[in-house]
Amino acid sequence: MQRESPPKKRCLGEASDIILATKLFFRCANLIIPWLNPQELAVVAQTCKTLSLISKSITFHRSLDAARSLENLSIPFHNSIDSQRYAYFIYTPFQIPASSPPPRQWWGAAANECGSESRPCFDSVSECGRFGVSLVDESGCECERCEVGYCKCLAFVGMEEIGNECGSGCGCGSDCSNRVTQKGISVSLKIVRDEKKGWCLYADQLIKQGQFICEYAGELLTTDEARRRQNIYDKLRSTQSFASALLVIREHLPSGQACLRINIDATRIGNVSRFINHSCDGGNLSTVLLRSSGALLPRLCFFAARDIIAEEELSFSYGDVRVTGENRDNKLNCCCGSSYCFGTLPCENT
Ligand SMILES: C[S@@+](CC[C@H](N)C(=O)[O-])C[C@H]1O[C@@H](n2cnc3c(N)ncnc32)[C@H](O)[C@@H]1O
Repeated sequence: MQRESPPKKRCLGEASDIILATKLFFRCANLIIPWLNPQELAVVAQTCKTLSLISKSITFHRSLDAARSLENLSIPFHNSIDSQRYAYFIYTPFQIPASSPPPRQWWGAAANECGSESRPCFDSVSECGRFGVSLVDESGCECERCEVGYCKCLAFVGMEEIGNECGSGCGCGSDCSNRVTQKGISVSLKIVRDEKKGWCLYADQLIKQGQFICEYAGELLTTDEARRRQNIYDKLRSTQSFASALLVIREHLPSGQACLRINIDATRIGNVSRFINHSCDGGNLSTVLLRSSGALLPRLCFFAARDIIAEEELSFSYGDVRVTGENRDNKLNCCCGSSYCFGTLPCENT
């Protein structure tokens, strides 16, 4: 009888084991590290040289696209004044319901394609940002061809100042020309750091008057929650440099009475419109409230108010109310640079 030779003992130090272990280490690191926020990333980077290198690479990739491949074009950060490479927030291309605590989002590794092996695609904001709000109503049209910016079937009595787009309630398809703002950002933009204003959104190409730029996407809040968050943001701002992006939109009836109030907070979850700064002369953007059929709430959309050249900062007016009396400590200096500059930023009286 032939004796079987005992299996050869494998030594852990063998080159193939080391290669395998290294590959596994990199794979795990690449799966986990893109989910970390900057503070966590900084802690991980201090643990060893390899993780420090991976963290640097993540930081580099984050600075290349604030939109995490969720828009048609990359929107990079540019900073030539200090060491901050990017601003951290969760990206959503659309309005979403308030989220507590904010979800995590995969951001910053090279294979950034949604649905790739390292980045599974789930239908939620924490993954691919596809979670839009569409509180459904019954309206819609049966048109097959609609006019750009307005479909005659979608007029709301008493709210004629709100623009209308076709939507899920309509008979026309997604290629309908009356869905200009539903196809994502299609102009080249970049986010540039300024010493006084922080991050600013810039045009990176010529944008023609009337072209759609982006919508103000963020968390939709109740008025109570908006007031609670505004208090927190005011306190944070008094102790550290902190930029909030909570916008309150009031739509008025012809009588002057407010009839609709929408609170959108893009501070923790939002899109690139959270980087649009205020200008006292009204800036170069016009804002339009747009309702698409099938969605109960309108969306605030930005269009070019005139031709905007590449390298021009995008701005709009945050409002007319300025801090007075006992709240003066809370005022923020305005650095818009326009000849009409009021000296302080408008405030939101939530
Ligand atoms: C919606 S954020 C705009 C992006 C912001 N610059 C950032 O770094 O994230 C609003 C904040 O930007 C700053 N900001 C906006 N417009 C400004 C202006 N004209 N002058 C100075 N700071 C401005 C203020 O800190 C304000 O609270």
